[in-house]
Amino acid sequence: MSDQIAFETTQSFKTNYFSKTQNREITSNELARYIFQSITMVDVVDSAYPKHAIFTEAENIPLIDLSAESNLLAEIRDACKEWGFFQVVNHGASLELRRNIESAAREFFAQSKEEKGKVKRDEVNPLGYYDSEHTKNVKDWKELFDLAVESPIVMPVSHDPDDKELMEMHNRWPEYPPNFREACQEYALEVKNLAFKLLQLISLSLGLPENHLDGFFKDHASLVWINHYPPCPTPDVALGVGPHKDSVGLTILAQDDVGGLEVKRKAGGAWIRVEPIPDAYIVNLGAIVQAWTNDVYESVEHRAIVNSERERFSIGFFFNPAHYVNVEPLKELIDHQKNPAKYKPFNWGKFVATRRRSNFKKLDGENLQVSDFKIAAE
Ligand SMILES: O=C(O)CCC(=O)C(=O)O
Ligand SMILES: [Fe+2]
Repeated sequence: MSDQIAFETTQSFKTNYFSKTQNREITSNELARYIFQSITMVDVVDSAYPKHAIFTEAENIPLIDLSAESNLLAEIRDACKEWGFFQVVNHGASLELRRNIESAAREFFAQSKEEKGKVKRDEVNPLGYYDSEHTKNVKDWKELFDLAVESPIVMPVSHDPDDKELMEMHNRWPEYPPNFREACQEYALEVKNLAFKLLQLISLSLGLPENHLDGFFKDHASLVWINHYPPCPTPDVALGVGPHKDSVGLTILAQDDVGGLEVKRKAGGAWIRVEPIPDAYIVNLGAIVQAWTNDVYESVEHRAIVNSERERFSIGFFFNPAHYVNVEPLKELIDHQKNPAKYKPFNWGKFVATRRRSNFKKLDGENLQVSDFKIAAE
């Protein structure tokens, strides 16, 4: 089979596979068949994709049916332990609101740079349109628009621990398309509910009470990032987003059918492509969960590749606590004798303020990581 035919076959397989389920929930049987067929799929190599793209995997990140009643917590625990990443279906979040933000995003990004530049972020106004994001000092092949789920959010002005000054971050809205603001706000609130549901499942999966972690998110500083990756003429030498770990509690990502997200396999370190599954969400654990669980659940490195043919969109919901939250291993999960804390407490607001500096300045070294708070092993 030629590469192109293989590629098209894969695409039409996925489209056909889920087209009949559009107005109802996917059954467990359909899911099982999908997983089976997607892991046995033929090799697909398409020249529009860079050489570092990974198309065929014997493994995929786990796919979890949130409506399943049996075994759900065990599935979540295994996925968090082994991958730090999973996809969820039958998640209960409105598909209509997802369509609304997806189409508003397409209309927004289709405008001229000049138009989009009217809501450009800068150091004083760190929310809005941005087209020169850096991951670890390397420019990403993408443009984005971000917004606070509950605007304004409060963050430290500087990374300096002695500087107590705070700032408010306010959303800014483009004039076009006219429904952009409403589409973004409604979507953000919908995914916030899913974020709390996932947080509670994660809490239960750790043997903690359902609401144990909710309090950290009382004045949550969550953000929605709408990412647009234009086709890239040189996909071999560019990345949409370079390898990184998210500094959040949880990330809940909607990717379109183009695909490009890759996850670093915990066992072995290979880059694994995350298959686009219509209307699923990709969930990954951030630095905070890693520190809370004392490394039982780790935050995993991931990146987004680009291709020369098709633009790609993704929408990330970053579930963040309030700036004042101090993160440290949860006392219920450590034991001073047998399993002592591996992390010193750190303030989340200062942690992200330090990381944010690299958006505006080229830093000399690596960005701050949660591992910088590790207590040296004796
Ligand atoms: O677009 C993607 O698939 C990933 C984006 C991402 O990792 C991020 O924005 O943190
Ligand atoms: Fe990320």
